[in-house]
Amino acid sequence: MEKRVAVLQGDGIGPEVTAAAVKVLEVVARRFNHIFHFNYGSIGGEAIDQFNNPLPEETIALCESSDAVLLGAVGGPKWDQNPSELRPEKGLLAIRKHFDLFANLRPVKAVPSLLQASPLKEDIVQEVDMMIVRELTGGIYFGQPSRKTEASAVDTLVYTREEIERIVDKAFELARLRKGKVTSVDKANVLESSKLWREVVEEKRKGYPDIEVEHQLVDSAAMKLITNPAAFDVIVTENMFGDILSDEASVITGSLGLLPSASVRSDGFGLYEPVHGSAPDVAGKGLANPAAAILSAAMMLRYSFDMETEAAAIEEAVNTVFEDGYFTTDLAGRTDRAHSTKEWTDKVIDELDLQFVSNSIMFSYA
Ligand SMILES: NC(=O)c1ccc[n+]([C@@H]2O[C@H](COP(=O)([O-])OP(=O)(O)OC[C@H]3O[C@@H](n4cnc5c(N)ncnc54)[C@H](O)[C@@H]3O)[C@@H](O)[C@H]2O)c1
Ligand SMILES: CC(C)[C@H](C(=O)O)[C@@H](O)C(=O)O
Ligand SMILES: [Mg+2]
Repeated sequence: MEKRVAVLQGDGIGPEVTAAAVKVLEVVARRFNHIFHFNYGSIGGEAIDQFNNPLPEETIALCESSDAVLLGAVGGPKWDQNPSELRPEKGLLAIRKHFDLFANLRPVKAVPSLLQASPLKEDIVQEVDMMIVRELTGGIYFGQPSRKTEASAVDTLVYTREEIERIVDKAFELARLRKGKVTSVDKANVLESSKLWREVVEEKRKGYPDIEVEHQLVDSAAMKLITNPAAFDVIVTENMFGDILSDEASVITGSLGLLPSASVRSDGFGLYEPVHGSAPDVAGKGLANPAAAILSAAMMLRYSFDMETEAAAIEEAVNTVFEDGYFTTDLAGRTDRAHSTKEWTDKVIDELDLQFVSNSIMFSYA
């Protein structure tokens, strides 16, 4: 297959981790006889520096002419004092909104060889396998009015029934392919938007009688995510709760540098981005863990290109590299055992090559 991938590296560790993901995708293309065209565009702080715009028209046009988008991360101290419209994060929000990428899928799965990297006890972590389904184009991130004066500031949390319906449907559909349970997280004891959210979940569940449904208030959900994370299958929640809970959930696996995500709509087009940010504290030092970006690339193959075998090959290679004891600093601690971003990526590539060799041997014996 021939596919066009827009690569938006962004800021901080964005260029380092997307370079790793592109390298891995190039190996997959070679091994599985695909052609991936990588075309680069600007977003975030570097786009502000070049174009005075965190999401230039050229970038939108590039993404529109692509089959999927691979994104690194945006933001950094250099732009923190900018006015709202000239913040790197505005570019990220704008691209999600422009392409109507309403469903952000954030899988959180324990890696057997990394159980010790979690601050939680092994028996709490080992069975964890959940999918956080975060609504991504509505809620308090986008509601109007949103403004600040010296004396006061306002943000608006608004959801339409339709916006809730489509994300809840997405969660139910995903639960059918998984363990068959949906936990809807809200703050229905206080917020009107959450009351509507809960009503919609109650209506929608009638169409999915095979799925177990529970409602959980966000404060206690945050607690249960740590005390009994294995009890969750699919979590569906609004934009800001999903943002916060997914960073919290990364602690279960051992590092934020492990969590990939897919931001998708209904037609297969998607933007694939690690859950983490631009990590200015480690940028440019070869310390970034590229796993989240590489696993986001695997999600791109699965969800946008329908390449399940290729996606699984990447995931298997990543797991094997961990099993073989290769870690980046965030997982290994600042010790001599830690590998740089490039060394670790090269291990994943070696592993993909090995998989291919052993598969060819198997085929030639068959
Ligand atoms: N999707 C995005 O582009 C995105 C997401 C979150 C934050 N941000 C932006 O990133 C900037 C920094 O935000 P922050 O520090 O709160 O969050 P962050 O996710 O960038 O970093 C949090 C901590 O995790 C570490 N970390 C994150 N990813 C890592 C990786 N792959 N390998 C090793 N360590 C990693 C960092 O070093 C840091 O200590 C801000 O400007 C923020 O707005 C962007
Ligand atoms: C950078 C920021 C706008 C973004 C968000 O809040 O959505 C990030 O935290 C994320 O999780 O993708
Ligand atoms: Mg976040």
